[in-house]
Parts: sequence; C-alpha cells; structure tokens
Amino acid sequence: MPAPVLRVTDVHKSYGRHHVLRGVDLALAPGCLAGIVGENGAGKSTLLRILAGLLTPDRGSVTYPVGLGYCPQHTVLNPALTVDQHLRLFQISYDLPDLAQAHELLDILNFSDYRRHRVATLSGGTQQKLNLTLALMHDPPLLLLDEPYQGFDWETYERFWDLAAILRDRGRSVLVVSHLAFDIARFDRLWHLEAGQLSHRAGQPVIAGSGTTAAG
Ligand SMILES: Nc1ncnc2c1ncn2[C@@H]1O[C@H](COP(=O)(O)OP(=O)(O)OP(=O)(O)O)[C@@H](O)[C@H]1O
Repeated sequence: MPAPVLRVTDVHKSYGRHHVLRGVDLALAPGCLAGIVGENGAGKSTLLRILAGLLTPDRGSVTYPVGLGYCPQHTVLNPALTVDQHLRLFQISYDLPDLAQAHELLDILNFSDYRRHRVATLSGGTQQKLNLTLALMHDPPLLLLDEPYQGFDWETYERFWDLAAILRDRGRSVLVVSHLAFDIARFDRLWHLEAGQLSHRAGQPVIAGSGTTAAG
C-alpha cells in the first residue's frame, strides 16, 4: 500500500467554548477521489482550512508532501480583473512556465469564451469555475475542494466529476467536502463528519442536511 499523500492525526479545534473538531483522523492514498460530507456547521470548512494550513489546530497534526491546491468555499477573486488577468497573476505566483493546464481547465469547464471578461460581470457559477481553475492550474498532487460545484448547472456539475476522475486517474488525490453527496459511487472513499469526528461510509447513500441537488 503506497504511503498516504495526506495524514491527519487527532485534530481538535474549538472556537471559544465551541469544540468543533474532536479528534479527526484521516489518511488519504495517492490517486484517491475522496469525499467528506456533513451537515451545515459540522466543521467541514474548518477542517479543510486546517488541512490547507490556513488555520492552526488546537491539537493534532497534519502532514502532506509539497504542493496542494485549495479551492475555498467562497471565491477569492478581484472583481476588477478579467479571467485572463487572474490566470496571469496566478501563473506568476505559482511560477508556471505556461498556462497550458489552465487553458485545458477552461475548456473542460466550458468557460473559455469569458477569458476577457471582468469577474464583476461573470455569473456566480462562472466565478466558481474560475475559483476552481485557480486551485488546479499548477497541477498539485493533492487537491482540497470545499463545495466545489456550488452554483454549477447540471452540465458543468457533470464536467466537474469528469475532471475529478481525470485528475484521480493521473495519480492526484482529490478531497471534496460537501454538505450533500448524491454521487457517492463516484468517490473511492467517503467519510461523514459528525460530532467533530470522521466515520467511514461505504456503499450507502449519504445525504446530509437539506437541499436539492448539488447543481442547485
Ligand atoms: N471564525 C469562527 N469563529 C467562531 N465560530 C466559527 C468560526 N468559523 C466557524 N465557526 C463555527 O464553527 C462551526 C463549524 O463551521 P464550519 O464553517 O467549519 O462548518 P461547515 O460544516 O463547513 O458548514 P457549512 O456546510 O454550512 O459550510 C459552526 O458552528 C460555525 O458557526
């Protein structure tokens, strides 16, 4: 069995007296498409922010190799800049020789036509496509995606899953966090975050929280 690309051991996190994470353990193999589901407020974003290094746990450890991509739940984009300008900025910060991977993502997610559009003029779903592209364009070995298909129409939602499978088949590890998971068959591993801990789910539908479909 290959060494895990991500290992989480006994992670705890409180906000004041609110003990949100109560001993989270997780090991993610390379080339694995994994999901964490849990109800609103269960602590999914808190966990992902800890995994991405944006939040310090009160206790426990997180280890992963160099390079990860993190797609936050809420887009972090500059409304005054175009799609192309975002790509250029991130190309510089990731130190990429070219934008081949980014342009492939634009094609897969079907928003190449918006390259010269300013973010302020894009729909919420298209902004989310850009958010996702910025997290993936440097082709990291580990991807942490927080509700990545929020606001996607059905076709884009399907394209997202195609993309996730392509990345997994290329050996990337993809961890998707969601308050619902209809397509559990698409995950290699699925965990449920409840009462501050993860439990393994296998072979059964999990629909946590309310809502209709992931595509809205
Ligand atoms: N900065 C903060 N300060 C205080 N409480 C917080 C903070 N961030 C999150 N919380 C609380 O911690 C709990 C977990 O929040 P979190 O956003 O991690 O949940 P979630 O599972 O991602 O929820 P959702 O599905 O609604 O996005 C919630 O009760 C939330 O109100």
